[in-house]
Amino acid sequence: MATNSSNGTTTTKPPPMPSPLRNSKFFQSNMRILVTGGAGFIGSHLVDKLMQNEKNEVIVADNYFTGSKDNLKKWIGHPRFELIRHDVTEPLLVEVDQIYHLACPASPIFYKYNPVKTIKTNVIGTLNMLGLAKRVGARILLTSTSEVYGDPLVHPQPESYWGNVNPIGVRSCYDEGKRVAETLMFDYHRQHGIEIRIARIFNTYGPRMNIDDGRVVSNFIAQALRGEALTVQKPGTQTRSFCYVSDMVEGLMRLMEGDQTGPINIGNPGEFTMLIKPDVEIKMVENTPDDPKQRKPDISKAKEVLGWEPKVKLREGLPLMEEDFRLRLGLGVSRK
Ligand SMILES: NC(=O)c1ccc[n+]([C@@H]2O[C@H](COP(=O)([O-])OP(=O)(O)OC[C@H]3O[C@@H](n4cnc5c(N)ncnc54)[C@H](O)[C@@H]3O)[C@@H](O)[C@H]2O)c1
Ligand SMILES: O=c1ccn([C@@H]2O[C@H](COP(=O)(O)OP(=O)(O)O[C@H]3OC[C@@H](O)[C@H](O)[C@H]3O)[C@@H](O)[C@H]2O)c(=O)[nH]1
Repeated sequence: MATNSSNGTTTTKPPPMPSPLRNSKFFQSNMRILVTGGAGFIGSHLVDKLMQNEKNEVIVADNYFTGSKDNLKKWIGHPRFELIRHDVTEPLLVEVDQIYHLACPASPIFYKYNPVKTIKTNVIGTLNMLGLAKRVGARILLTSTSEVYGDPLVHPQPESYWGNVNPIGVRSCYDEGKRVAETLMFDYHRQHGIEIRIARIFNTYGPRMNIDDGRVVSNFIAQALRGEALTVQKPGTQTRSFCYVSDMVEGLMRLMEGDQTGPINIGNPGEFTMLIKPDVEIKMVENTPDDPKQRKPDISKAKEVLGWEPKVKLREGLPLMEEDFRLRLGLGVSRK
């Protein structure tokens, strides 16, 4: 109560205003989003897109095995962004509404480097993120892979295909690891009611891939720019379907925001062999065991339930990636 001294009447004084900072905290209903593996290739593009929405607060957890702080440098210090050095094989305690769970090396040379760690990342890492989702009631999206189809006997691959995977091969740490991760997602969904989303990602390419990542698109571009022969792994007639990263990010976000658990294939159905342009020097090299002979997504489900299909053709996406590689290799921009 306060007394008005001029006329002696008593008035009620309003409570003090909260500081402007607190005020904004009270009135903003932000979406808190965790991106594991957010310092990697796809993850950092996803973070860029999520950060465009001013209602989003983004937390990245990454152990920097194949990712880099460099991919996120424009967000470091931003008030809606946090970067944590964290290995998902250890539990993580944060309060979030959504989890995009990408953490896992994706290039065969990296996932085969320490296969036991790759399995731990897929199994224990996914268990930890599901435990977190359960505790805080978050929706969780897993980036699974077309590798769950193994060396497919059905072509193109629909989500209903159970795959043809070698359980004891050198790729199994990744392929079977992701299959167990999918199983865990569905068991947490059925047993604990967790809201899950599973994307089966097909080969994705674009700027920011590690220059020496070892995957075919990054290898071929780096080799061409360095004037080296392109290493085609035998027989070269094996096929893949390549999706540009902006299309991939759009597909992942639609899946997260939609009401379907998946699994849903997200990829570009354009199918290519490794035997490219005959005017470029090619070196045929030995292949690695269990390399899938053919791969192409059936994206009918993504079209139907997400209203999604890729927009960027390989011939449009490759030059964008080439520009990025040129800059990072210190070659300057092309005059094309
Ligand atoms: N790019 C593709 O073609 C493709 C295809 C299918 C599936 N995927 C999946 O998409 C996700 C991202 O792939 P990408 O191409 O961006 O690969 P990437 O290797 O560039 O990114 C993976 C990120 O995860 C981090 N990471 C790895 N192990 C971790 C751990 N134990 N704890 C915390 N962080 C860890 C890495 O440091 C890196 O930043 C992966 O789950 C991958 O399996 C990718
Ligand atoms: O220099 C190279 C590299 C690769 N290749 C061939 O290119 C094809 C694609 O190989 P990549 O290493 O790019 O990727 P893969 O398709 O084998 O695996 C990828 O699939 C989907 C994701 O889960 C992962 O990103 C990764 O496992 C393979 O047939 C491989 O033999 C070459 O011919 N030359």
